Amino acid sequence: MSKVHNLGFPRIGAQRELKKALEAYWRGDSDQAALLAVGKALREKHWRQQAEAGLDLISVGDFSWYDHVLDMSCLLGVVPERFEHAGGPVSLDTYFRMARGRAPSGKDVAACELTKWFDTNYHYLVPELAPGQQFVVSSDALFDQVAECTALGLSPKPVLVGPLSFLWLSKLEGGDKLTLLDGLLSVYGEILQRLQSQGVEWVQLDEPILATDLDEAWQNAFEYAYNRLQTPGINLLLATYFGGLEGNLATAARLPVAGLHVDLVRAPEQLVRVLDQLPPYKVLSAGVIDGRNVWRTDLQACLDTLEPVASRLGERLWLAPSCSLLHCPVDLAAETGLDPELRSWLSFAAQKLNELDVLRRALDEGRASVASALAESQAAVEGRRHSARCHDPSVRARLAAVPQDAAKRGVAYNDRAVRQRSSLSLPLFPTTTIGSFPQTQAIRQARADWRQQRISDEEYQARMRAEIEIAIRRQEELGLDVLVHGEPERNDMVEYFGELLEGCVVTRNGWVQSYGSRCVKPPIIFGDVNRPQPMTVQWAEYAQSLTDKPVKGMLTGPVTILQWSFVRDDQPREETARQVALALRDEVADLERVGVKVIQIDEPAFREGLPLRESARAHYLNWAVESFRLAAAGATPDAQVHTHMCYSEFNDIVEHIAAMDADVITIETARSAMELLHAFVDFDYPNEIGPGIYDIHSPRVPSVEEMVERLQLAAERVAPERLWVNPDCGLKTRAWPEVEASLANMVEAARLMRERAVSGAA
Ligand SMILES: Nc1nc2c(c(=O)[nH]1)N[C@@H](CNc1ccc(C(=O)N[C@@H](CCC(=O)N[C@@H](CCC(=O)N[C@@H](CCC(=O)O)C(=O)O)C(=O)O)C(=O)O)cc1)CN2
Ligand code: MET
Ligand SMILES: [Zn+2]
Repeated sequence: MSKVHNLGFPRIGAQRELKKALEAYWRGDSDQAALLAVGKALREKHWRQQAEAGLDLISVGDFSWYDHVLDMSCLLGVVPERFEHAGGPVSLDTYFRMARGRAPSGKDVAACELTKWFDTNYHYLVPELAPGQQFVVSSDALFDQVAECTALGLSPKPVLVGPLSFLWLSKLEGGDKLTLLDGLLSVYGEILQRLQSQGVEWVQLDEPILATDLDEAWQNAFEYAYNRLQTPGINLLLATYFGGLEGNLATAARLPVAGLHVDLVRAPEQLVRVLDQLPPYKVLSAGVIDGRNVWRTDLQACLDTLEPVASRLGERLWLAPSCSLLHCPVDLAAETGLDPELRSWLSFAAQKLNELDVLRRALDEGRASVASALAESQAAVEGRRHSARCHDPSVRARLAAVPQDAAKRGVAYNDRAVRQRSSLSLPLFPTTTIGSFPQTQAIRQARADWRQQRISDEEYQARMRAEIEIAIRRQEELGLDVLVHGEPERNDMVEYFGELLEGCVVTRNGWVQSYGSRCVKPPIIFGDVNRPQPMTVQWAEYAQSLTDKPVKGMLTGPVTILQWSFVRDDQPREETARQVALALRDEVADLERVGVKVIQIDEPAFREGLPLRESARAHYLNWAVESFRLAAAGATPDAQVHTHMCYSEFNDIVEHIAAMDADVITIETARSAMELLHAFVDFDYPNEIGPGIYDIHSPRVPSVEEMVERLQLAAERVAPERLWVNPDCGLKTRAWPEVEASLANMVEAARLMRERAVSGAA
């Protein structure tokens, strides 16, 4: 009897119950009691659902009000001073102020920094450590939830971010984070003891950094830490995921823990070496069900791998998904609108638990005991492999025939810049925005009504056009130089394209948490990608018809579409990226044809796609740059191509960003006080650049003075002729009053800069 378990379950709820409850609480439309009740009900529902699916151990601690790393910070007492936490348990509103800068009670304050969780579209709040940081248990949430789970008659397995990954993900101004390890371990020790006294037997410590390149100091720290963490009565399960252990394998294998979880989806080849090095007392948790994708598992192939392992390890073999199911939609049962064939190929979080159960039964009782489930899995896998809908010979033929120079603009940047400057007649320090304007309730309602067929196509079109006209008029009044149509027609910058491209399908309810209460519905790219008709042209053309100012066409780039979708696993990702790129290339050509002279191709997920391992990076960067260029390079020299990136550390990839050869890049910089710009300056970034000077993640209206100050800083480092003035990112999550006030200040800041430039020259 091997055990099955789960590394974590989606917390948002099948109907996004948590999102709705959180937003109602933040708005002041409900109280804490109501919010707490929703959380409790969701936890119970998810625990029972997992127990019913046959899981032996139930993860506790995977639920979170906002983010599980923030939960860890509160558990460990890592609350920066500005939140004025007086000691004792961190209150819910302090927690929300750390997350969002604002809560129903307590004063507004700058939120903690939000950043990408490894190579996912999930964002965590960066723990802020102070020099000499003290750690002290400051939350009862985990212990309360363990008690809650036990009271239901279930066996809780608490899940925590491990001490080394916690430290690694934190930031500490000046100083070596590892010097804080001792203090941190004392508190982890206390937590483990408390859990032990609650009757807990297994605790999962997540150490995803073991799937990255670690230097000797960090490897040694693992040895030291896990020796210190030994707690009588507690079995530690060390969980690694998002990749193979590679150079960290020896370290991980010999740590004094009772079990090791490895990702056999991302790194199946590591199994042999892991088995070789696993000490005879240790449990191996085999992560065989893909926690990062939605395809139904090839259970027979899985069993081919697992059967020999099971006969070798017996009860020491456990089965699990590769990583937490946080990154998967909750339940396929809700997808009643999907084509049945396609649907048979898929498996969401709830279905993945069933797959685990089938595998366990096959191992325990033989394949014959689950013959029909195995046959179904086989049929789905075979069906997808051979389905005509996944293979479009014309797409393949076109890609094969793409000429060598298709990914290169005909004219070099310096010459393009001269031509564009004259054809667009832009001032010094041109102002623009990143694309989206507020997605108001009216816009969302119109879209919901249209989907439910409560309003006609014509009515929906008319309403979106009205929104575009409002956006254009407001931008003209504000005096912006390059306008946007505002993206009212887009539910999301990726899902929108997923709906229009062939080879992709979107779900009705396949929500995945991106950060806090914000969710996305990643499209599913199942086959060869093709653009049956223009996707954005009518909106851009309409917007341009309303004004003499240039309107910037708005596309999402190939890397971002790939990164924020569930991607077919039967061909290399880069091949799919190239197909998407060709579809976008046609869109660029069509936009130019209707008179759009500025085209932005967003690549906010360019950095996110960078492999966790150094050894895989060059290959990725090569095809990622190439596919962007394939999308963009069909533009004539007079057309100005922009790109936009946000939420990223650019330092290590500026050279490759430059190789994308966009005429203009706009980047997020406001939250990090223009730090990011340094990467571009140090590298001597050759083309135009718009460092975001207005932090769109906060409702605060930035003053003219602070924006001038930021521009001044930028102008000292980048030639003024190459500088643009813009916010950090799109404005879809903001409200119009603050947007208008902020943009008015931004335009005024640009005007002052021009004035200074003129008087400076005189
Ligand atoms: N895919 C993606 N990833 C990204 C980003 C992004 O923009 N897209 N930005 C960065 C930050 N991440 C973000 C992720 C989501 C949202 C976001 O605003 N999401 C919206 C959902 C957007 C959406 O799909 N909206 C749909 C459906 C909206 C909806 O909930 N409709 C109601 C009905 C209408 C209503 O009453 O509002 C319903 O279905 O119940 C639409 O507009 O059509 C949300 O969670 O609230 C923002 C940033 C990084 N990753
Ligand atoms: C996450 S990047 C967003 C870019 C998009 N054009 C917008 O303005 O919303
Ligand atoms: Zn952005």
